[in-house]
Amino acid sequence: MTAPGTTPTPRARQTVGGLGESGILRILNRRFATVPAAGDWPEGTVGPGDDAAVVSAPDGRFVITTDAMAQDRDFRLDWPAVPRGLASRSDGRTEGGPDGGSNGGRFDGHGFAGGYATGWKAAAQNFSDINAMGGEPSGLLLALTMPPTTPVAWIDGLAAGLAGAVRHLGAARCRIVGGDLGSDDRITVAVTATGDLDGRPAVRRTLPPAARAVTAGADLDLVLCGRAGWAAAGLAVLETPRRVLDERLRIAEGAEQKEQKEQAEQGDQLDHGVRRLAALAAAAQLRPRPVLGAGRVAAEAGALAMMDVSDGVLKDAGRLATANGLRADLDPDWVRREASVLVPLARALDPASGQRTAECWVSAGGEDYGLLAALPTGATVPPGFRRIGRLVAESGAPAAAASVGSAGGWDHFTDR
Ligand SMILES: Nc1ncnc2c1ncn2[C@@H]1O[C@H](COP(=O)(O)OP(=O)(O)O)[C@@H](O)[C@H]1O
Ligand SMILES: Cc1ncc(C[n+]2csc(CCOP(=O)(O)OP(=O)(O)O)c2C)c(N)n1
Ligand SMILES: [Mg+2]
Repeated sequence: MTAPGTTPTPRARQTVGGLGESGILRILNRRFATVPAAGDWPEGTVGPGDDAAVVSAPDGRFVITTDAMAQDRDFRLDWPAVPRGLASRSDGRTEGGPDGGSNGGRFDGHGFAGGYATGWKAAAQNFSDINAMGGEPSGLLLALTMPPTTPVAWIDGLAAGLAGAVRHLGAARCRIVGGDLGSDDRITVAVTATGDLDGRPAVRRTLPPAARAVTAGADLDLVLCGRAGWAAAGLAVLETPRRVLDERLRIAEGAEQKEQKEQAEQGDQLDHGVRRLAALAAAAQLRPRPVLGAGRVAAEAGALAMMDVSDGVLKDAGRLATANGLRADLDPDWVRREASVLVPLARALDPASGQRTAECWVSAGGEDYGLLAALPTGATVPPGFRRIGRLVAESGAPAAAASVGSAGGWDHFTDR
């Protein structure tokens, strides 16, 4: 409220401290009302606004998962590569286009950061875990702590990003059912999501006992849905100081134009300019796109075990293997092929070891939220998946593939 005779704070400079909890909730709920399932609360269920929500569990069980994101650990308010000012511009209008806010590949900072990206990612990574069990998202809760100095535009963007991910990732049955607000020195965004299995068994990390009896420790095919390495490449782009990034991209573009001229003379075409690659990679980090529905497709195609890739393909494939007493061998050709499109960007950022950097992004980079599944050897690969390696008996000779990239992958407590 503005006292008589004082000038109201311009919207761009308003902070949540001036709004109070009810004002903040009004802003959040306005955005959450844009989720398609929001208007549809079946008889006997209760939506946001009461002490707790009441939801239905159509088949008597539901999937539930949670993920917390902390400021400067999982996201930034101002990424170095995004010009100051634009990073906190997060009204959702510029960022929430039907394609998830891509600006057509131009890397000028517009529409890439701010609250929208954080909201989108918080929803996407939870949906990915639901997907990895073979489920479909049904509900979402948001627990948000932040300093009173947080711009109102940032939380409006956050809420728009959550709602945007629900809409654009195709979580058509998902309602935002409530949450909690708290104050702290830095922002933490904790999202909990629920999902439905529609009567199907969940696909777990471990093979079901019946499948174990049949496969009896035999090798399995390892398949992946979605890309690998792009979010890690995007993190490298976003974490590079703006001026350094511009300079490196400019140098790489100079070399590219020379090459293009030569190739044009030979009638060849270059498909990706390095600046466009940088923009696509940044978008992959800020707007990850788990393929919702792929988990169900894999389940119905007979996937024996499944998990999503949050911490890196090598690390997560290793977890899938270990859970079944097996070892993961990635196909080195797959890593090379997957890395090849990222090599020009890796070379621009790190001229000395572009190839190796790109292969590290692919094998050890997290946050692309692809789906890994184990299938009986030679089984038909489900639509949207491709074979990227094998799960083999621990005692087998290690393939060259096991040494691809760093054995690393993300760890919240050692990667700092
Ligand atoms: N603080 C915690 N308390 C209890 N269980 C936890 C906690 N943190 C993680 N877990 C469990 O450990 C497993 C792995 O966690 P995490 O790596 O965060 O999973 P994901 O990568 O699928 O999000 C999950 O089953 C998760 O529920
Ligand atoms: C500022 C910043 N630093 C580092 C990272 C990289 N990073 C943060 S979390 C993560 C891995 C995924 O972790 P999490 O979301 O906790 O997935 P979980 O394993 O819990 O599903 C990575 C690679 C980032 N996104 N932002
Ligand atoms: Mg997971």
